[in-house]
Amino acid sequence: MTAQPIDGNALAAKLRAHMATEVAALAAQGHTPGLTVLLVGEDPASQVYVRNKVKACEAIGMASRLERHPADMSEAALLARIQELNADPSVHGILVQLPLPKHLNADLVIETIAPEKDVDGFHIASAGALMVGQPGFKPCTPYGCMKMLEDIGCNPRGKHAVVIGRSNIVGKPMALLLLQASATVTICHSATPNLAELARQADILVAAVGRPRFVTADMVKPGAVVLDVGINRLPDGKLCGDVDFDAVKDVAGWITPVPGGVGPMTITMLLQNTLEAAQRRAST
Ligand SMILES: Nc1nc2c(c(=O)[nH]1)N[C@@H](CN(C=O)c1ccc(C(=O)N[C@@H](CCC(=O)O)C(=O)O)cc1)CN2
Ligand SMILES: [Mg+2]
Repeated sequence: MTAQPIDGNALAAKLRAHMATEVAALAAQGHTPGLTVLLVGEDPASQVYVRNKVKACEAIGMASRLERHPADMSEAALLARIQELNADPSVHGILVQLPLPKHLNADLVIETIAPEKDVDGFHIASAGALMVGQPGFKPCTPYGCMKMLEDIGCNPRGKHAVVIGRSNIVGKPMALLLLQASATVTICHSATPNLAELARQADILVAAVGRPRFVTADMVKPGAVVLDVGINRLPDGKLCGDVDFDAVKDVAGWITPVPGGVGPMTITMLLQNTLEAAQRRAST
């Protein structure tokens, strides 16, 4: 079998074109959606990601602002800035790029963002809403994965989904979204003794481990949908995912490449959340 690739760039372009029409409609009513991105420090990858976020906003007509702060910014100053943005009605979404410098408490920083502006979906209120199935912002990467499943016509209902990884921003919310869509969900992690055996049972396999080419062909059920969330930089500078793409593509039914798979969907769902934040405010 040769898997069909799931093209994240193409799906992202389709969704963004649709969002642009909704942004224009809101703007016409005087509610142009606005995102503020806070970057603390000079992490090279983060600089690329925040620039891409701002450009993506502008491309669909949203207002966006990138605030760069020095790596030694105090926690008190960052929290005070977030509180100002919470009170600013022109700002619908606030995003603090991660990772933060070590002296800053990322949990405290995220909890300071007003939940109605938490377009990353990382606030404890957003996590709680997802847990109990109430409306709230979904973390962008798992939300993007769900959109990819929908786009290829894969309904998780009744399927066995295996998520490898248990981070708060990908693994856990991914498992909850799949559960909400009526999949039977298994979460595997570094202490799972029979990880390969469980992975082989997956109709939907999500790799979010942060280890290059961790998922090998023998860990994949023939015909499975394989979503690769990993973004690993190799010593030669090339990017690779958590899945051994060249080998797994001969076993899987569908597979996301890296780059060009889940990554572009992360930023797309950030736009979607920002649009939703503005729509909610416009209707109150
Ligand atoms: N506040 C946040 N911080 C971080 C998040 C996040 O969602 N919110 N996620 C990651 C980084 N990230 C967005 O911030 C991100 C990473 C990668 C991509 C992407 O599109 N990758 C491309 C390849 C890009 C390249 O060539 O380097 C791809 O996969 O095709 C989008 C977003 C951590 N921090
Ligand atoms: Mg820290």
